[in-house]
Amino acid sequence: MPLPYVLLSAAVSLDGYLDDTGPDRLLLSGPADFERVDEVRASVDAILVGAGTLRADNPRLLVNSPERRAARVAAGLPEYPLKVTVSASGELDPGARFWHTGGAKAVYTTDEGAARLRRTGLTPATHPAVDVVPLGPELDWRLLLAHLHDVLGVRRLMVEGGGTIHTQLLQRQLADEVQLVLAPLFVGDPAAPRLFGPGSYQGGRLRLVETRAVGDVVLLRYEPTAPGAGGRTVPADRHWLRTACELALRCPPSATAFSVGAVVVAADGTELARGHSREAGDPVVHAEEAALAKIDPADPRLGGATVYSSLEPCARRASRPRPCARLILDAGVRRVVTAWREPDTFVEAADGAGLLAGAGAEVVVLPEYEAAAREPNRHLDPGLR
Ligand SMILES: NC(=O)C1=CN([C@@H]2O[C@H](COP(=O)(O)OP(=O)(O)OC[C@H]3O[C@@H](n4cnc5c(N)ncnc54)[C@H](OP(=O)(O)O)[C@@H]3O)[C@@H](O)[C@H]2O)C=CC1
Ligand SMILES: Nc1c(N[C@@H]2O[C@H](COP(=O)(O)O)[C@@H](O)[C@H]2O)[nH]c(=O)[nH]c1=O
Repeated sequence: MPLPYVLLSAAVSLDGYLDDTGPDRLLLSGPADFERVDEVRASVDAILVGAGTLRADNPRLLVNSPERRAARVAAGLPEYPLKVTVSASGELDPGARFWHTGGAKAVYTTDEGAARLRRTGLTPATHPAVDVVPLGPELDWRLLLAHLHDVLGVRRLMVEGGGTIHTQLLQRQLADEVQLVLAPLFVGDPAAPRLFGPGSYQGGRLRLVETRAVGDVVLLRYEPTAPGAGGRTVPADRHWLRTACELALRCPPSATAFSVGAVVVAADGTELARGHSREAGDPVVHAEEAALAKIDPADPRLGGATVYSSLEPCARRASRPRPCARLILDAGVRRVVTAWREPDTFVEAADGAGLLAGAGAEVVVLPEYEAAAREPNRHLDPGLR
């Protein structure tokens, strides 16, 4: 199920608050950062905020720069990104600025919420640019994101809070990226809203992808790292599979073997090892084999780990007694994500995925990375070109 790229954006005080408890919105960003936010808004297909933020801030959520809006139009995009809000209750003011500025809007709600919105005067006649989308008795984030992607054509989504929404998207592993701005001021009021609430997050550390001073604030960009579970894929799975495909480019070329990259990642997002074909002067070593050899077989994290391999792990091989699918199973790993099913180039009908699945492991194939996995192997077989 393809989902939009989800970018969470927020500014917090040095003591970790999103706002104070006063009636007006607390400006944590400075002028330069609001400019940056405007630039990010101009780069996305849709901007989403929760109903709490609509009620507290009465935001417009526009692209403010006329030049950026003109560039969008010149690129064939709507002048303004779609504005999206989420409300279970449907308790939204039909007079709010959100509805009456910018371009198209959508509100995701429950059946009850949709009925309430109609009762309170938010109807197609009064709000023609607003798409009210009821998602049943309660709201499911995956369904909401799939609807945004498939029906409303959203490929890049900026989420501008508040804390309840950010917390849910991060805890459900639906965020591709967190853009966090740290502002040099204090709120000091425990009744003020915080960015991330209690609950279950990924166990390990997120990946820092950028830090940037923007006036007197600092922008921190992080990506989640923890793999999905079973057949459910998350943004971190795509990152790790991309990494495996990049590792494949490092393989010494061979006319008689594939170039493959592999990474082993624990459930909390910690990288346990990586490897590539023929690494360290071993002319026959496979990527998964090289990576697994670097991990203590007694490492308790192996049972919950995922192996990412640019090519499906091998099922049969002449150069070693155990094929990689067997090595993976023997290591206790029960989840494999791969980009490319093995073609018949060297082994007829090799079915490493079948071997793994037959032994109870989950095998996920992400064909959107197949071209990257094939790239270092183009010389091998006319069928691969
Ligand atoms: N500093 C910053 O960068 C930002 C600060 N803020 C601040 O954050 C505060 C608002 O945050 P918060 O109160 O957490 O509100 P949110 O904006 O996160 O909205 C929460 C509301 O969204 C709806 N909602 C959330 N999850 C679901 C779900 N799973 N199903 C259905 N509806 C859902 C509910 O609406 P309903 O109650 O209608 O059912 C809920 O009350 C404000 O003070 C604002 O100023 C906000 C954005 C950015
Ligand atoms: N206070 C705050 C943010 N708040 C976000 O900006 C929204 C209002 O945008 P607008 O309609 O353009 O005025 C508001 O509802 C909330 O989502 N964002 C930031 O980057 N930094 C900040 O300090």
